[in-house]
Amino acid sequence: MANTRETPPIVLAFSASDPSGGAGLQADILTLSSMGCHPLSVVTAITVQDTLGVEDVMAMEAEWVADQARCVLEDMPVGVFKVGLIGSVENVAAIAEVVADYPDIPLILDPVLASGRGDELAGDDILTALLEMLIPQTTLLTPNSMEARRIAQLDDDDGDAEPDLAECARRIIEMGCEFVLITGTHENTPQVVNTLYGESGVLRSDSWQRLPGSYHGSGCTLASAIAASIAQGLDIPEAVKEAQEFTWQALKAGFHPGMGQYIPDRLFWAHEEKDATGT
Ligand SMILES: Nc1ncnc2c1ncn2[C@@H]1O[C@H](COP(=O)(O)OP(=O)(O)O)[C@@H](O)[C@H]1O
Ligand SMILES: Cc1ncc(COP(=O)(O)O)c(N)n1
Repeated sequence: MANTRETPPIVLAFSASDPSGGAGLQADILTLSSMGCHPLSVVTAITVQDTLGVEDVMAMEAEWVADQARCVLEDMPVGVFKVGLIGSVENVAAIAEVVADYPDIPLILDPVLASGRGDELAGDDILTALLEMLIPQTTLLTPNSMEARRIAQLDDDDGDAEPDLAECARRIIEMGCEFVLITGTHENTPQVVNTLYGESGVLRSDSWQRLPGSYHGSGCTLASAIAASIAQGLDIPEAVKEAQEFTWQALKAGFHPGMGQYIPDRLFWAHEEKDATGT
């Protein structure tokens, strides 16, 4: 008898491999699968990293990035694009050209500029390319507060006052993306406050209990969880809420397999069910 299972929503992730299994394409595959989507993975780069930090990045040739994407796009109906670490200016151009041919597919862009430890993952050349070619095609950008200041070019203000994140969001939206979710993990606040902005200003702001420790791949998990929620039919504010909840639960269930950061457990619900039933 033929298998009649309905095809799950499909998300195409452009991201780089992380051999530690915590971030990048491994985080995307785990998150998207855990949230009921089928992940397509277009490899943009290979990294040498562990839970302590990133040692090296080798970008894939841009033609290979475009070919991987076009091949699967011609075969399967993609619901959402998610972009993480890109690796080179040429790869930004290749991705921008591919997604321009699919203007109806929402694009979630996680601007991976630095690792949790602060290793630079995108230089100013890649940032400029993002601003020119990809941010204008982005539905939702998910910077942390440091990335937001760098993208908005408000990080080197010589005034005393901390640049206002709302002003960063306003500038980023002026650059052409529709929505910005700025995460507040790196702010000196008792709770983590994440704020979603649209053209009209703040659309929602959510506070989360600050968990102890630092988590490898938390940003990748959040962006993929948003992509999955949109692919499942939620609108942007609802998808952002659902994805933050998923990410917080995954972080709370995180484990410490090595010498550095914790790794989120993106299959926390399956492990909870297993614990509850004792199977
Ligand atoms: N220590 C923490 N406690 C609670 N939530 C956290 C913590 N670290 C990260 N998060 C959550 O994980 C998500 C992604 O975090 P973020 O800091 O943006 O990641 P990155 O800096 O890796 O891009 C956000 O929703 C944020 O609220
Ligand atoms: C391949 C790859 N992609 C992304 C990140 C950022 O991870 P985080 O979500 O912790 O900022 C990373 N360290 N490695």
